[in-house]
Amino acid sequence: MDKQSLFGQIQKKSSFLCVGLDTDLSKIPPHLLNEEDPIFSFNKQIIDHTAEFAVAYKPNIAFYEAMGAKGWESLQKTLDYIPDDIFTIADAKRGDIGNTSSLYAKAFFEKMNFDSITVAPYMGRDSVGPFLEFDGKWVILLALTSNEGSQDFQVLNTEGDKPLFQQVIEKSQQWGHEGNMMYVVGATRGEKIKEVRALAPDHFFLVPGVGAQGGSLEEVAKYGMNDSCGLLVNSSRGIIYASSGEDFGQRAGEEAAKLQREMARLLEKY
Ligand SMILES: O=c1ccn([C@@H]2O[C@H](COP(=O)(O)O)[C@@H](O)[C@H]2O)c(=O)[nH]1
Repeated sequence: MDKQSLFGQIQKKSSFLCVGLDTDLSKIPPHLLNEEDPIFSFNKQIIDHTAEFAVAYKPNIAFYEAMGAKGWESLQKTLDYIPDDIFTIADAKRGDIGNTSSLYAKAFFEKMNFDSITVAPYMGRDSVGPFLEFDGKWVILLALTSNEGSQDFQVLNTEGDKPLFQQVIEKSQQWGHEGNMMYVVGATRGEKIKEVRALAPDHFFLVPGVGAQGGSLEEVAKYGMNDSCGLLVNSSRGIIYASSGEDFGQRAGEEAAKLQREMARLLEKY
């Protein structure tokens, strides 16, 4: 999906919501455990109830890998079930020496057909480059993450007194562009989003950290929105585990609708 089509979906749905499919067998409603593929049954209902409010889905690959071969099967079924006009993100946080990165890219882009993948920038240009060789696919590079540990390295000053996240954003713009690269910026970083936006005015940001991690959607929009919206805001647990009862799909839909209404207001405001 290209940038214009993504923005088109955002306008059509008045939403920049990404629903995180962090599907954990120990958290899904017990009545699903008797089904043949409980993970897929759960995801299917979540997608059925949230698709009208979402412009992206982000399965976190760890939750599927942890289930072995069966988990990969559930993941593929989930991906195939997501409507074609909704952007898909493999939250895999990959990156390795070039020939290995090429195979990660092949796995997620060719075999599985995700639109995008999250990539860790730590190993540099030749670890990111192979993901950028796939037409129509996106790299979502970790820049300033939502977790506490983001303070350990990402904000430390490097050459020219620039924090590491700034180096990542500046340097990576020599490798990719606003049509094939996004950045992960945590919602928990508040005003920092303004700094990141100044470094990448036209890029999309994937913003995790609202909902369970307590980030402010209003601040994200205030500091991060650009002319093409420029934001995909993710919520995983806050939506998919809104209920552990038989009404989980419906409750997830209600939480997604609540966020979408707020996003529609923010799209008007900023
Ligand atoms: O900086 C980051 C990068 C990725 N994540 C991922 O996003 C979701 C957040 O889940 P919630 O339940 O909405 O907190 C999860 O998959 C993380 O691995 C992030 O949180 N922060």
